[in-house]
Amino acid sequence: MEEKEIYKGLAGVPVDYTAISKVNPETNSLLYRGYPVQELAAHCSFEEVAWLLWYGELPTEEELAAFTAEERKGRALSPTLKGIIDSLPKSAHPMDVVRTAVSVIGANDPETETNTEESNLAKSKRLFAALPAVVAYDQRRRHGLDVVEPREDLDYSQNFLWMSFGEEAAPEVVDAFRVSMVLYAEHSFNASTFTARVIASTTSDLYSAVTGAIGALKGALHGGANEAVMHTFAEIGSAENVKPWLDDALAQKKKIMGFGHRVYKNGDSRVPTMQAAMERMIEHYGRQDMLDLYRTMAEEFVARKGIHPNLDYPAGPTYHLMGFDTPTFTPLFVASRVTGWTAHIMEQNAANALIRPLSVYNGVDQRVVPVRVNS
Ligand SMILES: CC(=O)SCCNC(=O)CCNC(=O)[C@H](O)C(C)(C)COP(=O)(O)OP(=O)(O)OC[C@H]1O[C@@H](n2cnc3c(N)ncnc32)[C@H](O)[C@@H]1OP(=O)(O)O
Ligand SMILES: O=C([O-])CC(=O)C(=O)O
Repeated sequence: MEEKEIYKGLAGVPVDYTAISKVNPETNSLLYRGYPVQELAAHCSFEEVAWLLWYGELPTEEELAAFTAEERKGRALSPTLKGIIDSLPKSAHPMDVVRTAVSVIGANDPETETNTEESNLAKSKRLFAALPAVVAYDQRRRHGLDVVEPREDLDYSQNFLWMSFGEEAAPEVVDAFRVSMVLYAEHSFNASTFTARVIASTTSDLYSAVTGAIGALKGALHGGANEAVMHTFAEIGSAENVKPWLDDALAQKKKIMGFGHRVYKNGDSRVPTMQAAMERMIEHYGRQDMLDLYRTMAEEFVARKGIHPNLDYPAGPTYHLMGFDTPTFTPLFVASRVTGWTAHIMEQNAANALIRPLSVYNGVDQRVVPVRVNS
């Protein structure tokens, strides 16, 4: 075999520059276009953060007004898309539904093949506006509930919750939801964003790149972990069962979902902000039992393995408390991360190089094809 160093999983390998976000494990910080994510979560709407990721600057008041007006007009799903979603089995994973919806939106967009920055910004905004309705529509149809149409008098987060539950959410709930959207929006070269950039690097279209990214996000080692956290909580039941459950899981060498990170090794920069939002939801819904389970599990696991919670750990229980069903959690992540993905697709297009790494062959040596002798 050739003697070449292998960077399995591309761990620790810088593959390109990005000006979109900076993940710094040394200072445990995350900047979007230079702004600390905690400050954005404290002061900005998700609409402003989306604009920031795409354009590199926060919007002026006029830009924000024009963008939010456009977003509100772009929320409703076309009858074609609704029909295609309806044709999918209710047992389909919601991530498959969202992935299909993006594909359908792309196939119906006359601009799909126009790979200019202006056209890709327009497509990014279209997906941003439509994805909440896709996620809410699918959750309601799976539960046999009537569809709730979007309302133009509500902001992004208020409307998302309105379409999901058919009632106006309390301001504290809207705020916690907004915080989750801001925190999930962008995280440099994570697996799904890298997937989007690989697809974009072939000069394929933006919708294809987002569709691929959704597939990458679905896995439990990435976005799917927010769902997996709730499955773990359901198995454990309550705080007093954490120790025996962990004894068993660790003896079986199971990965504990919602813990660990490829880049952060001393904790995820976003967890304190998301955990504070979760604690506000615990208070709002009167679910101290969930906080006990959450804290006991985190303390035990960190004490035993020194591996810290990632963003999915507080996000999963937050979405559960709000009333989302577990399979909807990763699609919520999609609705947020579509901002980061599309910003990266445009950044890749602007300074493109085909992404095509090398492999080291370790199969059988060259050999001769046996020639069959006809009898
Ligand atoms: C928004 C996001 O996508 S955040 C990530 C969400 N994913 C999860 O929560 C899934 C659970 N976590 C994991 O699987 C991992 O921590 C990953 C995939 C996120 C990061 O993995 P890597 O950087 O490749 O670390 P790696 O998997 O090599 O782990 C190093 C060691 O820690 C262990 N480890 C890491 N995370 C965990 C975990 N969650 N549970 C148990 N052990 C773990 C590994 O088993 C490995 O142990 P070993 O050296 O004895 O083999
Ligand atoms: O950065 C990563 O590898 C995963 C992650 O936290 C994210 O995508 O938000």
